[in-house]
Amino acid sequence: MIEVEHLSKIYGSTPAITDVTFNVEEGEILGFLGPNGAGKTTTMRILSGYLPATNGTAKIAGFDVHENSLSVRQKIGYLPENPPLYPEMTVEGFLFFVARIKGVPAGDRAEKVKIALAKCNLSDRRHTIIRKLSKGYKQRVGIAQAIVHDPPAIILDEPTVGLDPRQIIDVRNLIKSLAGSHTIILSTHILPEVSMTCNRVAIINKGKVVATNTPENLMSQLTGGSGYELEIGGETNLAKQILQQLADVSLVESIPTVAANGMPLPENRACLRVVTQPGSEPGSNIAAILLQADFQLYEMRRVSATLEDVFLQLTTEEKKLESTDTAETTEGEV
Ligand SMILES: Nc1ncnc2c1ncn2[C@@H]1O[C@H](COP(=O)(O)OP(=O)(O)OP(=O)(O)O)[C@@H](O)[C@H]1O
Repeated sequence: MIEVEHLSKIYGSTPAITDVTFNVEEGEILGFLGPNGAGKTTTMRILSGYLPATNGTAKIAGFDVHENSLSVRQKIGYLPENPPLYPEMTVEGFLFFVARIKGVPAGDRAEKVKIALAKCNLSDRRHTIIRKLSKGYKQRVGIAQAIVHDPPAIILDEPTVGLDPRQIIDVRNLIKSLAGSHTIILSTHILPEVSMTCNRVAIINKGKVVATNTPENLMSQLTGGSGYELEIGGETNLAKQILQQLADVSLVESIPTVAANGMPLPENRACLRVVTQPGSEPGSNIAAILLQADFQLYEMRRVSATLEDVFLQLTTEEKKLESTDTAETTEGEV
C-alpha cells in the first residue's frame, strides 16, 4: 500500500533524510521510530505530498506522491504534528468542511462525518466549538479529520504528544481500532507507543533507516539480548564453565549478587546471566546440567531484550552525542 524507495531530502546543504526505503502492507500499522531530529516529520511530509523529496520515490496505493499529489491527498489522511483545526468551527462543521475539500460527494458527507465522529468518540461533542475542547479532544478531532473521507492510508505524526496518560491510552486504542480497514504509518519518539500499537517498526536515526522488522523479531535478533538469570549455590567459576559448554549458550557472566528481596545474597551464592542464541530455549538443559553437577538452583527466570535495548544498540552513537540534551526526556521516550 505504501512503498518508499531511496528517499532523500536535503535542506540547503543539510541532509535531513538519506536513502530511506521501507514499505507498509495493507491493513498494517508501521511505527516510524526515531529520536528528535531523526527525519520523521520530513518523511511524513513527503509521503503526504506536502514536501518534495530531493531524490527517490514514494507511492501510496500505486500513486506517486509527487507526480500525483492531488490523487494522493485524497487517498490519505494526514495528522501533522500540529493539526490544522479551525478553532471557531464546531467539531461537526469542521468535519463537513474537510469532507468537502477531500472530495466526498455531497450526498455522502453526513454519513461519513457521522462514522468519523463515532470512531473517534466525538458524537457527544459534535456541536462543541473546537476552541473549547481539551487537548485530548482536539487530537481526536485531528484524527477524525484524517479519516473522515475513509482513506485507505493514514499518516500520523507524533499523535500522542502533549496528551495526558488517560488521553494517550484513548488515542492509542483509537489508532489500533483503525488498523485492518486502513494502512497506517505512525511516527513517534516514544518506544511504548510502538510496542503497544504497531505490527512493524522502522527505526530511523540521523536520517537513515537502521532497521525494519516486527518489534518481536528486532528484540530476538538483538545480540546478547535474551537468556536467563540464575541464582545458584556452589563454585561460580565451575558453573560458568559447565554452562558455557551448552550449544545454545553464547555467554555466561556474573551479575550483581542481590536477592529478589533486595538484600545481599548469603555467602557461596551467586547470580549469573546466561545469554542464549536467538530463538533457542535451553532453559531445561541449563537447569538439568547444573543440578547434575550438584549445584543448587535457587532461582531461574527468563529475560528478554526490550525494544529499548534494540533502539539503544542501533542508535548508541547518537545517544552519546545527545547525552547533554536528555534532561527533559521522560520514561519511555528516546
Ligand atoms: N525547513 C528546514 N530547514 C532546514 N533544516 C530542517 C528543516 N526542517 C527540518 N530540518 C532538519 O532536518 C532534520 C530532520 O528534521 P525532522 O523535523 O524531519 O526530524 P524529526 O525526526 O521529525 O524530529 P522531531 O521529533 O524533533 O520533530 C533535523 O536536523 C532538522 O533540523
